[in-house]
Order: sequence, then structure tokens, then C-alpha cells
Amino acid sequence: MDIRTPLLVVDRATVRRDDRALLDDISLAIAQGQHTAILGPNGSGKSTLVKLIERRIYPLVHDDGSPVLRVFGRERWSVAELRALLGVVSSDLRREFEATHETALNAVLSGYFAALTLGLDHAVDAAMRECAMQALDRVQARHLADRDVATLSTGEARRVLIARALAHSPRALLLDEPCAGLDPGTRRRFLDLLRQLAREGTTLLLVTHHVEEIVPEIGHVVMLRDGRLFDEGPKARLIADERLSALFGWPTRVDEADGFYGARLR
Ligand SMILES: Nc1ncnc2c1ncn2[C@@H]1O[C@H](COP(=O)(O)OP(=O)(O)OP(=O)(O)O)[C@@H](O)[C@H]1O
Repeated sequence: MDIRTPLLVVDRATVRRDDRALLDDISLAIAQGQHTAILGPNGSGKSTLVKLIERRIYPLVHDDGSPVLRVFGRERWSVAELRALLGVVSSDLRREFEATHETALNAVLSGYFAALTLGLDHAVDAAMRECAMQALDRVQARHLADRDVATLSTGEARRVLIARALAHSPRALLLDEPCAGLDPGTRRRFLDLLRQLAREGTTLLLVTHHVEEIVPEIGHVVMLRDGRLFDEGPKARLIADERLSALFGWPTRVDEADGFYGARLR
């Protein structure tokens, strides 16, 4: 695929539920290699945007039939094809997996088929198994391979789901609050892994409300508020006192050290 093909183009996306716009006329373009943080307060529409990109929900169509969403230049993808290019770790995934009682290894392997469980029609070969084990290794979870996913702690389960997204070596990773529930050491190791992946060429799309998770490799920030695009631009302009205070509706002071940010409420 041409590296100039944008990773994501969203054109005036609106998602409505119960007469309310969860996303309201959002337009965005993110290039391959443009590591991006998607930031916003609770309820601002971040997870809805993730679901839209994953095609779990659909936007209102345009009258002229023009596409609302293109991922890697295409409007239509089979879910399995898309997953090989774009690994997704969403917030709902853990809950869905717990019900399956699959082993952690099978949970990772199911990602190849964009399924929750491994079925008889899913032909797992030795190469897939090897990639799945390597992915578990990358998140320090090899020892969990045979465990029932329903018995894993929050942090363990999250690492397994991240391994599931990594197993295909996707070109881009879309991560919805990936550090939620991780202890400080695990979080730091995970952020280091994200940095390494970014340096190896995986584009990061990181959804968060914590500026501490915006690793130095991420240079672009998209801000959502009340389902609308609040602001978008370079990190240096957006991760600053005035913009963050306005976004979260609370006076906030930002500091930066070694490329990492911190935010203190005033
Ligand atoms: N299926 C639905 N039906 C009605 N309202 C919904 C539905 N899904 C989400 N919402 C509402 O849409 C708004 C945006 O939700 P969303 O989960 O996208 O926010 P978020 O930015 O991810 O928030 P958080 O940081 O709390 O996870 C919220 O007010 C939520 O209550």
C-alpha cells in the first residue's frame, strides 16, 4: 500500500442515538506515520469514534453518497482484512472475552479471524501460533497463554488483548484507554512498548484522557468535547495550560520533562 494513502479520513461524521448526536459533524484526516492522541473528557465521544472506525456502529450517510469514513483509502473492508492492518484494543473487548472462557492464547489467535472464539472453521497454522506467542512475549504475558481469560486480572487481560492486536503486526494500532487498570510499572513498560512500536513504523492512535500517556513519539493531538471536534493540531500547541483547561473545563497546569507531559489541576 502507498505510504501516502491516509490512514484515516473522517468526513463530517455524525452518529445519533435517541435523538442525540454522540458524534456531531466530525472531520479528521490522519496520515500513516502520524502518531496521534485523541483526548477528551468523559462522554466526549472518544469510544464512539473508536467504534465508528472499527465499524461496530455506523454514521448517518451523506445525501450525495460520499464516504463518511475511509481507512487506508478504502470505504469498505471485511473486518478480518481491516484487522490485519489496524489492530484495535477497545474498552468493550475485555467484557466480551470474559464470557468466552477461551485460553489467553486462543484469545490472541481469534484476532486473526476477527472473532471472539476459535471455531472449527478457523485454520490456525504453526506460523500464527508462533506470532501469537511472540506477541504474548512482547507484553510479558507468555506465562498466561493457557489461562482462562475470565480468570485474569485487569492488567493481565489488557496485556493479552494488546497481544491480540499486535499478533498480525498491523500497520497501525488504535488503542482506547489502554493503560486503564495498569499499575505504574506495567503502565511504564507498556508505554515503552508503544514507543518501540512507533519507532518500528506502527502508527499509533491513542485514545486517552491522561496527558501522561502521550509518549514523545506522538506529535499530533485531536481534542473532542461534547461529540464535536474541539481542536486539532501539533502537541506543542494543544498540550498546554489554556487548551487543556478549556477542554476539561478546569484550570490545569501542564509541565513537560524529557518529552513526557504531566497535568496538575489548579
Ligand atoms: N448506545 C448508546 N446510546 C445512547 N447514548 C450513548 C450510547 N453510547 C454512548 N452514548 C453516550 O454518548 C456519549 C459519548 O460516549 P463515549 O463512550 O463515546 O464517550 P468517551 O469520550 O469515550 O467517554 P469516557 O472517557 O467516559 O469513556 C456519552 O454521553 C454516552 O452516554
